Amino acid sequence: MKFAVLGAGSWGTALAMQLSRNEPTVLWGRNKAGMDAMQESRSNEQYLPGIKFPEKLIIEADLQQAIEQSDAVLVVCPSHAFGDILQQVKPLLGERPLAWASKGFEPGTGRFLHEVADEILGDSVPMALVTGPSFAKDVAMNKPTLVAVASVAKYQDFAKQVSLALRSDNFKAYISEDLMGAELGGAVKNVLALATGIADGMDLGDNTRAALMTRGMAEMMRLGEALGCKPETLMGLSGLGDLVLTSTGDLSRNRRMGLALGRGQTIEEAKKTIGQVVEGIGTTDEVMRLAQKYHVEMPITEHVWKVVHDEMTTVEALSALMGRELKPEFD
Ligand SMILES: NC(=O)C1=CN([C@@H]2O[C@H](COP(=O)(O)OP(=O)(O)OC[C@H]3O[C@@H](n4cnc5c(N)ncnc54)[C@H](OP(=O)(O)O)[C@@H]3O)[C@@H](O)[C@H]2O)C=CC1
Ligand SMILES: O=C(CO)COP(=O)(O)O
Repeated sequence: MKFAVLGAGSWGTALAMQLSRNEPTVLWGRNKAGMDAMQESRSNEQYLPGIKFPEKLIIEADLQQAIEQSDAVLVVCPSHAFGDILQQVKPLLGERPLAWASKGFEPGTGRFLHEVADEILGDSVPMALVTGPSFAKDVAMNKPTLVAVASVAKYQDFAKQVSLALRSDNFKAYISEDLMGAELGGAVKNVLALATGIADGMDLGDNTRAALMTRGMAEMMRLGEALGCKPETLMGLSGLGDLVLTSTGDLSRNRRMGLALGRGQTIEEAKKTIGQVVEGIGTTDEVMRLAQKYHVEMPITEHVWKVVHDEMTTVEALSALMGRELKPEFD
């Protein structure tokens, strides 16, 4: 199956490189000059400097051409651009199935990206999500990586095709039928990576990081239960796996944003330094929206929200979390 990967940032480029280790793969990005530069250097110097493309990677700056050359589409844009991109893709898609690898919700509504896709494309288009612990740089450098490919039950055949297309000696994608659970894990972990980053930026130590990851995981599980997600999905690659990666790995943009906030920088200052999408900032609003709608207690998320919205300093947030009423660990 030949894919058109839409989105030539770090993750779109890395996934297109991975697919093109097997079959010819088309990579489309919105910036024509940037695509020309990639074709010239056979690398993405802006997002993955110094890492050469496989021979079978085809660079294409025209969206229609990119899709027409392909059997399936993989969208890898920031979550805030997902709906826009799908609107552009819709008239060009034909019978092709569509996967995505973005992590987050529709801004302003808290809708899952599969809900956005269902509304725009209709549920007769086979769809799947690629998610899990996977830094773009490591995949681009062909380091061993495990992810999950999730779809609803009726589109498991497409999930298997996506998994096979990605498969190589150093890359394996497990199949899952819990699309919502996989989406939830990949989004909530970004908020928790902010929390652990903040703590590390404040130099609070290893105990604090372990506490935030564990109690953060409990928040993810409570929200997942309220939404009807499978607990094992959240304990798997797309939840716990990605939480561990982004709460401890300094390649994580969300963790780096947290580190900057913990050291007293502003969001705008940190965004400039990071220079890439930091999904957790917007996702914090949407996770809070879901927590309120489903009456789920998520104190770590709530305090990240307060820090992000300047309602509390990091020191006040820490003190408020530590001062919470004592209660059983599991209730
Ligand atoms: N990087 C990683 O390791 C991983 C990322 N992800 C997820 O993948 C998604 C994409 O992130 P990533 O590639 O890392 O982000 P980057 O910041 O590396 O790149 C973002 C890309 O999206 C493009 N873009 C930004 N806004 C729009 C828009 N409105 N319409 C169309 N394209 C747009 C940018 O184009 P331009 O350069 O022209 O601004 C750029 O090509 C996110 O949801 C992220 O959470 C998931 C797993 C791993
Ligand atoms: O989702 C990711 C790895 O699985 C990337 O995390 P960041 O967006 O925090 O860099």
